[in-house]
Amino acid sequence: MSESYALGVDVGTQGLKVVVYSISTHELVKKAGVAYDITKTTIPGRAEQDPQVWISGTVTAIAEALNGLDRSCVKALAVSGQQHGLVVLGEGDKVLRPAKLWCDTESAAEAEELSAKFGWKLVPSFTITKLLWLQRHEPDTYAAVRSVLLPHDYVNWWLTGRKIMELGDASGTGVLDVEGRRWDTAAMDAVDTRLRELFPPLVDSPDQAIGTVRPEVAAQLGLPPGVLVAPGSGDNAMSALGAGAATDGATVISLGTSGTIFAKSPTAILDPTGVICPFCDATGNYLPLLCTLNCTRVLEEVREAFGLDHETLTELAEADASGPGCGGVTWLPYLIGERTPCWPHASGALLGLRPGCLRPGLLYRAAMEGATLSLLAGFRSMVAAGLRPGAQLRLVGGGAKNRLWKQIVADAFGMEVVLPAEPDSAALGAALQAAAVLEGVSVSDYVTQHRPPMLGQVLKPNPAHRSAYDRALARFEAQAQQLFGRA
Ligand SMILES: Nc1ncnc2c1ncn2[C@@H]1O[C@H](COP(=O)(O)OP(=O)(O)O)[C@@H](O)[C@H]1O
Ligand SMILES: O=P(O)(O)OC[C@H](O)CO
Repeated sequence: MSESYALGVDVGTQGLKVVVYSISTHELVKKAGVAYDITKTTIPGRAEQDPQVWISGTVTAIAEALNGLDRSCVKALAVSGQQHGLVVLGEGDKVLRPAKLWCDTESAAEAEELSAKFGWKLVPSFTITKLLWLQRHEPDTYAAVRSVLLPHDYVNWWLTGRKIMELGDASGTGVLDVEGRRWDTAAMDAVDTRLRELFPPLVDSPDQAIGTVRPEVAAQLGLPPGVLVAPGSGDNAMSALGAGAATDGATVISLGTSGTIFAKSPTAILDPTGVICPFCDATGNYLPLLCTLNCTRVLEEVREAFGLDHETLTELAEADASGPGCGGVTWLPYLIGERTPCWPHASGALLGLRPGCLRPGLLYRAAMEGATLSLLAGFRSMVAAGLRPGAQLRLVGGGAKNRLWKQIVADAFGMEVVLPAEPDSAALGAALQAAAVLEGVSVSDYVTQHRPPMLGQVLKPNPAHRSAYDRALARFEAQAQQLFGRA
């Protein structure tokens, strides 16, 4: 049988990954990635990226991933992307300004205003709050907008020439009727009736190609003619595919730039408090999801402050005398504000410091514990709102590569942790979607038939650490409330 490849491209916040998946052997053949970051700025709350970074990242990472492989075997690709980001195009499809990202909190006031109008709590991550911010703060740019896209839609448009959105990622705009699976034009009109023309149409099916790679882009990428482009989705929906959770309903935690927890649901969960985002998935089901703004970047602060790599810091943290609960040190991780809870103006805080405790190992552990406890507090709210997780968690994302962090998650959550063989599950999910579309099989059936493999090892929670993490969570929640939980 001749070889065929499907490419999965994941446009993350701190980098872009590409995986090459063999449709004949159902194995991952090769991976590549490029790192980039949020544009440096001193404006509080601002987090932006030039969309061109995603295009050049795609070109570089695809070239590296296909190096040494037969490029003529590439038959399909799909793009996964960081959710919510606002990309605005003007006349001639010119990018009008840098994209405002999911973790940009400048639209906090607009989010509050729209929450009152819509009757459910929108956090500033939602795209519609960013559009209202643009209307208020940059009216000339707003007037020039002709199209609104999300990050993965922008890459899809560059690839195919087609402006279109799919339901998983469109859920993060705040103007999708997730139950009706159509645009909520009343919500759009509440901001500006012009929005009906600015948002692109929605795809008819998650299982059909949106087009093929344009000849000039194929030449740039070194791809053969006619490569199919599947719809792609937001990175969490794609990650559900790549972690095998879109079919078996496992609860997934992703330790990326954002921390997320999600599990497939046959029905939409509409949570007026906004803790659970009512997202669609990429198979025609739903993906109730919790997201924190501060996850791996908290560890990055320690790495940069001490000039040490993750492996060295992990060894220091493992050897540090503090152990679970960090000897009473709490790191409230809200470096860029927070969305869960919705505290856009919160900041990071290190509490419980004693003489001699500013050790890299202790601070690295405190960063991991802070990011984990922030997710755990949210997870408890998800359970209270009706999520029924099984006994196991599936852990993915860049942070899942860290052996100590994996154990901290198992211990703090008091649940077994299982690891998909491929931690970059969003890129793999995109490749699986592309393979399904190429084969003419529904995405749901394809990932059921070709289930992504898990590593054999199951991490069990250590019962000896239970009470230390219970106390750490209670302390974390009380301190966070005291500092930021104003009415
Ligand atoms: N061994 C490790 N320990 C802790 N964090 C890690 C490790 N390896 C990678 N990371 C973190 O994971 C991040 C990338 O995670 P990823 O899920 O790819 O993020 P994103 O998709 O948001 O760009 C890196 O920026 C780094 O902070
Ligand atoms: O860069 P990531 O992978 O943390 O993606 C951001 C998320 O889409 C926010 O929901």
